[in-house]
Amino acid sequence: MIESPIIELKNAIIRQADNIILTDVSLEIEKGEFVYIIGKVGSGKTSLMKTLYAELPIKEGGGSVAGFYLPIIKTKQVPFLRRKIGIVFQDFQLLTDRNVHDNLEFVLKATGWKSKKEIDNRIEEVLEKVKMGKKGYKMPHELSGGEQQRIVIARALLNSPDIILADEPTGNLDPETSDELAELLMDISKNGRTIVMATHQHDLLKKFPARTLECKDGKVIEISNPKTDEEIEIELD
Ligand SMILES: Nc1ncnc2c1ncn2[C@@H]1O[C@H](COP(=O)(O)OP(=O)(O)OP(=O)(O)O)[C@@H](O)[C@H]1O
Repeated sequence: MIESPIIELKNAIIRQADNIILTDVSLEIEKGEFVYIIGKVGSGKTSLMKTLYAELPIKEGGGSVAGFYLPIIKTKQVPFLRRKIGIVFQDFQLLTDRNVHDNLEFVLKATGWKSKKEIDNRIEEVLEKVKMGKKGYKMPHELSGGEQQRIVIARALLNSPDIILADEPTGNLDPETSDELAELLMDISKNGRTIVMATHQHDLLKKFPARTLECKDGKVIEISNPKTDEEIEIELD
């Protein structure tokens, strides 16, 4: 059976308010792929990601994500699309007034989980997956930045999404912690999840090569697995 791409945009125009940010965006991402999105500040990386989870509408062109056709998606369908997507964005941080376990429980209850035992089991599973199995009782401020991001990734995994969208997940972290997180996301993609990760940290592309798309001059262009600093710099010029 031929599976269609889990993410597909066709000649889409992406706008913020009335401003055109990206035009003629055509891309296909298959199930289980790991894809970087790079580009200068303000080039449209976040706008592209927001389009994929229907935060920004597609009014011109086509596009579908996890079987939802974006140009005609109805407001009431959006939560169903979002259940297929785990979001790791800097403006979706942990709730500071409760511990890690309760942060995760909050999301599960909000998405319809009822059984205390199933909730606790699922929380344990996702914490194990991000190697934070023993940190459920910690308050967010008791964790390092890297540990907090692991919890944010655990939270994104709770409802077993097909896709994870990660916008600058390593933004404020030291290089070693950034590497660990990028590796964790790559591992997660090996289990069949699709990961789209926007990053400024071009050293990650070299250490963990993967398909790379660049937002540049109002377009999204494909860069083929750049591996050396020179290749990355040349392609970014
Ligand atoms: N809510 C908004 N209303 C109007 N314009 C916006 C809005 N959000 C972003 N923009 C503009 O859209 C353009 C692209 O922004 P976007 O955040 O997608 O870029 P980016 O590549 O993610 O940048 P960064 O690397 O800084 O995160 C910028 O020019 C920005 O000023």
